[in-house]
Amino acid sequence: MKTVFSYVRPYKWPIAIALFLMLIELSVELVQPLIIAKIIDDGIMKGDQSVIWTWGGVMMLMAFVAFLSGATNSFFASHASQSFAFDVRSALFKQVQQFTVATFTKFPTAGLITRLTSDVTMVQNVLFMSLRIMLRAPLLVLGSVIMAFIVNAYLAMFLVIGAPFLIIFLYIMVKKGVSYFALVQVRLDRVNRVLQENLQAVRLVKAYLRGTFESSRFEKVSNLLKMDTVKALRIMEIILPLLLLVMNISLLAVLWFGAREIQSNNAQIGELVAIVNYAMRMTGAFSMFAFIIMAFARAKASAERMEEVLLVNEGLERDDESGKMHGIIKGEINFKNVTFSYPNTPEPVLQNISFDVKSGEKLAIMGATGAGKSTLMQLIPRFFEVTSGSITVDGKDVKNWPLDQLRQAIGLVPQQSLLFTGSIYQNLAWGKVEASTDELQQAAKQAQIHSSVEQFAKGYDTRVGQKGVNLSGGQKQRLSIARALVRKPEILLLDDSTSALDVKTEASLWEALDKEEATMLVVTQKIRTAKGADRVLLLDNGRIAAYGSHQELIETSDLYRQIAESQQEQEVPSHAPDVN
Ligand SMILES: Nc1ncnc2c1ncn2[C@@H]1O[C@H](COP(=O)(O)OP(=O)(O)OP(=O)(O)O)[C@@H](O)[C@H]1O
Repeated sequence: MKTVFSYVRPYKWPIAIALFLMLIELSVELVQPLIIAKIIDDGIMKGDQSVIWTWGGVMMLMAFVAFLSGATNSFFASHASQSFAFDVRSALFKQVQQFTVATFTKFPTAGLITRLTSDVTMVQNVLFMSLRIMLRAPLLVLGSVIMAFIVNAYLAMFLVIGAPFLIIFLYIMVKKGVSYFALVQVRLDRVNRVLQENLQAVRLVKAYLRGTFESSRFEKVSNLLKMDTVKALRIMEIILPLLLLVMNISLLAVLWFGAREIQSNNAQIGELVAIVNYAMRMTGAFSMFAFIIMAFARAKASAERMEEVLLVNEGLERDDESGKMHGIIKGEINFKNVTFSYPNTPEPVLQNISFDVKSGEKLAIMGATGAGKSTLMQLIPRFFEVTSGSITVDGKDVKNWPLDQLRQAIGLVPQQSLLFTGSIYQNLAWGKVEASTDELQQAAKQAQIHSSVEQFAKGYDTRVGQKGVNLSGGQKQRLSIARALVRKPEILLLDDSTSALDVKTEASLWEALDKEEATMLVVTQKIRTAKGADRVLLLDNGRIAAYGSHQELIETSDLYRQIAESQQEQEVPSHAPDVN
């Protein structure tokens, strides 16, 4: 909680002003019964009109001051709470940006979204309400007791007789409330996750006619959220009437003993009215307690969830050399006895992998699905650290290159083409913000997408929908390649990025890419692509099955030869009509 509350500190002055104004409002509220008592005892009972007019005027004036204080308090309270929420949300976002890829597996996406939205809003609301009304309720109870003792100590005693019960009830409410509401937020995470998965796979859901199944899946998690929220609220619903019961018994005692005191001339009617007034205000404040405690319990649970993210320390990308440059990266890559296991998975996915790729060379990586090809690629930009062995770029361990410089030198085209909402221009410039129009178009030409883009009505200004929904698979792949090429990377990592291209386009693409000076690592299933590489690395179940030029592997590797032969049979005869 300390970390989250440190974000409140910059707003200590607006908070102090808001609290001060709230105290003015509270003082007015506490003094009012005293004035009413005075009007009754010295004005009405004695028939003195001037007392009624004078103190009535004072009451009006005080009400006006309370109104002004309340309005100004709202201004400062919303400034402080909104600014706090903005700061903490930004801090959470920055922290998440620094997560290693491995840390993301510990914090599922839907959970992170809830933490950055619903959880932050929850704490923000409680901060606002605390400055507006929440702190007023306990202070009103305390102030009423003190004022009641000033008016008539004997009668006031009956107001505090139930205090031990009240404290016990409140304690139970807080304790149970926090744990129940923590569970409610977890349920909300689940609802978000199911919703997110469903929306992302909307076409699949329709194609597989899984709408009913998905609806029932959503209903199930939504129902769990409902049941746990009801459970959390129930504790409040039981305790609130108990609180009010204790207060009403106290009130009855005050009326009973008050009447006797008036009869025996030990108290005046105005005093009794004042104490009853304080008792009523206390009851009102207590009835707000359920709501306040519920909100606090919820905010505490939310603050703890935000704190979990803010306190991640081990799972952050560490780069002591951040912002520095260590010479120029030429792009020579060397794997030496690299073994790698994913976090939480003991079995290694890659074992004893060694190979060299000289600067400007092209290495084709082949192997069955799940052989570890994508994993191998991801180790170069350090999405994960090797378990043992080493990876060097230009002879220097990747761990020793400044992370920014290393990644700046890499153009990564992942297996799944991910595009962002925005124009085609914006998507290409994502690879290099300062790229000129010429550079962007040059990259698009190399990636064989320029002419397709030109055919769109709005050309490069065509808007790409979320994740590129309005583009074909092949268009997305080529745009992803262009985005990487814009960077003019020294190392180009292509993870099966041409699978959706037709033979002719793919051939033109490779022809254009071969003119690039970049070192290329190309995951491919196609012998045709491997043939054009300087060397081929054939993976089998995380181990190297064969390594050498295409010709060498044809001669030495049975597995490679089998793949080549199987693909030869499927090759399109050269006289076949051009499908394009
Ligand atoms: N984040 C992860 N956590 C744990 N295991 C993983 C993770 N990602 C992949 N794996 C496992 O690592 C192995 C290699 O996966 P990888 O994606 O590298 O294979 P691949 O050769 O690229 O396969 P494909 O050709 O199907 O893309 C698989 O057995 C996979 O289940």
